Amino acid sequence: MRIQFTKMHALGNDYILIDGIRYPEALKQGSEIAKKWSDRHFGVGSDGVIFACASDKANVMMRMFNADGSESEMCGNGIRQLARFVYEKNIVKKDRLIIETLAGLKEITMEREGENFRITVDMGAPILAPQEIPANVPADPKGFSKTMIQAADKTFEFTLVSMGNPHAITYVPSVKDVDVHRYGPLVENNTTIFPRRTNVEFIEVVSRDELRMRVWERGAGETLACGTGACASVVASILNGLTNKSVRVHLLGGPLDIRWDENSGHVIMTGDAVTVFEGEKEI
Ligand SMILES: N[C@H](CCC[C@H](N)C(=O)O)C(=O)O
Repeated sequence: MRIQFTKMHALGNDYILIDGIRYPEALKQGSEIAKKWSDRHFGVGSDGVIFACASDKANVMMRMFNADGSESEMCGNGIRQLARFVYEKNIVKKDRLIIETLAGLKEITMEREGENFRITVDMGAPILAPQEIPANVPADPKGFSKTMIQAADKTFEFTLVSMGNPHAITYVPSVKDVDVHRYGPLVENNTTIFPRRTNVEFIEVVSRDELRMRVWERGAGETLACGTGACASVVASILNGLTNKSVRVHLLGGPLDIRWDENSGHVIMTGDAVTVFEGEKEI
């Protein structure tokens, strides 16, 4: 069966978008398609695949599969790409919409100027209880948990935050000097502590308003940006007293503006989404 897809990215965190309503057969094979099509040599090349699906609770539902075929509860850069995709494909021709995810309903607002989409996502409240992250560490009376993890020759202190998907955040003097590809997978796959594995963020504090971040993503490896990771890292930085409530996060692929709203307790993320090309492929 031949199906159409759209290749997109947000700060270089790139996904293949598929209309799962038009192609239910593709959705059924979501994990396999993600593994095959994400391959940058034998496939289309991406960090994963995102499907627009029908929802009885929202305008549309997002299902997201990492390059290794694992499904994630949430994807910050991906939900911005989905919002643009459903607009451009006339699936949901709205600048304000609600998208259902496995991490709950997310409110999206889009500002369009020609080819440029500036998209704001209410990412909801961070999850800090270890058993909900999930992480096998004791709950801490201060309200959030940290843990020491040895990875090869180093021991890192991680702050644990979920945005619907798990994140382990550690602070380093300089992100450019971190061997992300050595230490990232060792922490990602420490299933003793993280029964569903975890995303791993390495953070350099530039000022109380700016962070630099590199990320080893669960199921995808080092990516150029991670929206949920940027949100989780800002939450961790505020909880650790390192930044103010609004922070610009500098990722390899560009900046994301993140705010932890004091009134709602929700994390608000603003960034772009870019359509790269349209394609067709057999499944
Ligand atoms: N690899 C992540 C999903 C994608 C998250 C990231 N690309 C984002 O923009 O939030 C996970 O398995 O939790």
